Amino acid sequence: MADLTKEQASQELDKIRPQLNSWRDAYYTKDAPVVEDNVYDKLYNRLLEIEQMYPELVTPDSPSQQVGDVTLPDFNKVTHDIPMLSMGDVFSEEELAEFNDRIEKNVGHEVDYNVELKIDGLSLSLIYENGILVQGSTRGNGTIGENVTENVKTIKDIPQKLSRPLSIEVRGECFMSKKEFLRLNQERENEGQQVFANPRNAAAGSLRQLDPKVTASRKLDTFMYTIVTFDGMNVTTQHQALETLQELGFNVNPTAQVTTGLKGVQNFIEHYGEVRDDLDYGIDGVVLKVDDLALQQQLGNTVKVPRWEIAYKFPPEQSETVVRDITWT
Ligand SMILES: NC(=O)c1c(N)nc(OC2CCCC2)nc1O[C@@H]1CCC[C@@H]1O
Repeated sequence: MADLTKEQASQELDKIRPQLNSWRDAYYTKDAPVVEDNVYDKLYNRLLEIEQMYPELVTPDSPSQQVGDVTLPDFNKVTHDIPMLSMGDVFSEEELAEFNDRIEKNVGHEVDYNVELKIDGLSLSLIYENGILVQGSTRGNGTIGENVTENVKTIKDIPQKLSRPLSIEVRGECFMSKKEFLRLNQERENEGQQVFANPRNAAAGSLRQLDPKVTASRKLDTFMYTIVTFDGMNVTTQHQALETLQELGFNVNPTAQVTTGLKGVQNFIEHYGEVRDDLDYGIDGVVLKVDDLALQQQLGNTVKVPRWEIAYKFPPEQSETVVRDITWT
């Protein structure tokens, strides 16, 4: 990055911060984005870059100091004992290679990755006690989320009772299929209501409903991808975790693959980049996770994201309702 004086950096941050915060509020609080994710991501990465150069310029209201969506005042709040982290984004093969190099340097050898589609929905935590669903919640800011238990009970692919009396927490993505999105928007248009900008906002607006009957009237789906607490289960890799989630009755995306190092990752990215529009659910990238769970623990997390996984982001799908690109002067 061209060397920026502290004064120039401060001036640029004074412009970027409010812009990102207003975009974020529109995205999280009103479930109505005004810019494409990649526009937000690009500016957010610029902010991180400058804050890395001048840490003394980081302010409490900087978007880098908040994680995830704002919790609406009228939901009961829940605390995530284990924070629901976000993940770092990369946008090129080179950056993927840099991520892989960092991992290999850290552990001293090549690692297996579990490669998953990055579902474009909203994160969901489910807690079961003795096999019974007792709590569903959104990610919120990563530590405090919204209690959406009654709404979650209306989602058909979420088991209310597990096949075994386990006390576990699992996490995944709640999404709305493109088919349901079109049906719902047609219904809303017929009723003269505002339509949703995209399936992710429709899912968020449907899950974060105060009236469970409204949620029940929308067809929401899930793909679960993390077992947070194992209750004695002998699972040692992310891939096994997905298989276990499936055995327990959860809906799991069937495309995940284990690769050795980056071999095969590019093919996976290219393939799903090509078939993306034909999928009935939105994806905005591919997630690489170190497959070995012990290695994940060894690598640990930064304040906001795990060191053991990365999201490779696709360019946005065509959509006419939001700003596609902005040249930041
Ligand atoms: N959207 C996804 O499909 C997805 C995924 N397949 N796997 C993960 O792994 C978690 C584990 C620890 C931190 C991220 N996260 C995902 O989505 C994240 C959750 C929060 C922000 C992203 O949407």
